[in-house]
Amino acid sequence: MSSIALDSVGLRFADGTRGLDNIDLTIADGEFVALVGPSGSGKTTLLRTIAGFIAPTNGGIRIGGELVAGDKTFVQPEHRRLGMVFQQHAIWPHWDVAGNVGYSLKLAKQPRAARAARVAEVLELVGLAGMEKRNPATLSGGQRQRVALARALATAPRALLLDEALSALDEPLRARLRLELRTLTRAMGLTVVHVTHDRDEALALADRVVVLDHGRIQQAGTPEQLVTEPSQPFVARFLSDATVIPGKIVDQCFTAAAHVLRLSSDEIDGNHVNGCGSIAILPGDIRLHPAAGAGPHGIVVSSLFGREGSDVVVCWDGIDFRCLVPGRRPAVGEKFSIEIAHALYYPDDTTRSSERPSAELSVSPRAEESETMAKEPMQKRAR
Ligand SMILES: Nc1ncnc2c1ncn2[C@@H]1O[C@H](COP(=O)(O)OP(=O)(O)OP(=O)(O)O)[C@@H](O)[C@H]1O
Repeated sequence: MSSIALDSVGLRFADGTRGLDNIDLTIADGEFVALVGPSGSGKTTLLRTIAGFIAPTNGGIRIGGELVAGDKTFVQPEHRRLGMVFQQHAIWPHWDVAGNVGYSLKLAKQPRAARAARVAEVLELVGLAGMEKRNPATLSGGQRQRVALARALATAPRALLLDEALSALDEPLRARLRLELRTLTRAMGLTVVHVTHDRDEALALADRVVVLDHGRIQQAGTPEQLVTEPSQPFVARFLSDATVIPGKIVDQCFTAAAHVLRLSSDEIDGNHVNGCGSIAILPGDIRLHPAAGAGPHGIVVSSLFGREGSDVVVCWDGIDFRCLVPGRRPAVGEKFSIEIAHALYYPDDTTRSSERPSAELSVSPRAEESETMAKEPMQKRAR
């Protein structure tokens, strides 16, 4: 087992595309880290760079203290002693399960008896005891993925790299394998880097989640930190479906740009210096109240059932507010006034211009169909 340390790692592809930008990340021995981010954010590139399939153009990578990339050093993937599992069950169909799992042991010239013992041991670990002679074609998707995991574990890797390893599986099998994977890696004290597009999976499994965008780390922290203290609007929106609204602070109050929303300093966290910035409102911090009379209100444009509460989108004055609503599920078309219980404020220096949302970005396609909203300024609640 080993730590993985990336020091100012950068990567530019041959066509000039920047794949990774100044990545500083230390993954502790035995830590389970999930890499998340939008499509094209650099998750797979980062994993493949750690694995050694891609050489960084800047910076250095150490695994267990050993320099594997940088400073004119490059250790080939097969010599990094890492296990990898991909989304596709990369199982050789013409070999039985034992042949698949024991392949790298054979390459390492281990004697037949030692190989058989190790194969039996890892098959037991992944819940496939006694399946050595099975033809992969007769296995279920979940069993094939367990074979891939057993193969990755067979050589006692220093760390396990998972690239969407569970994504091809259907629920509830996926949820079960997710739990088993976590239990197994914890029991083995394995260092794990897990790339996933599934935010909930990342938050549920990882000791630490790293959010990437444009090849850069936007935030790294425990699941709790990322959800309750997102460092920037992008993270709040990406991980927690926060509604992000640009505006400015004047005299401690937030005034939304191109929207009637006003919030007082009691309702916003963050640095309240006068100037431009954005607020991020988490779905659980919005309360819906039945609209009274002709005052400002929004209209429900989507309402999905959820275990923790309904996932409701209310279009108010051209902006879609994503809300978590406990109790009765609101109906599409219902009118509500919106109360913002709490919002996070980010001055523009924490909101890079490329990430700064425009009000237009949040406009619901159905907004034009909804009734014209009254546009009176509000303090806390619009009625
Ligand atoms: N060989 C390559 N040459 C040029 N650009 C590349 C190459 N491989 C990846 N990229 C680009 O690098 C960026 C990061 O890609 P990467 O596959 O790491 O993203 P990702 O976060 O894993 O995305 P997804 O979730 O869609 O798999 C993308 O813009 C991609 O187009």
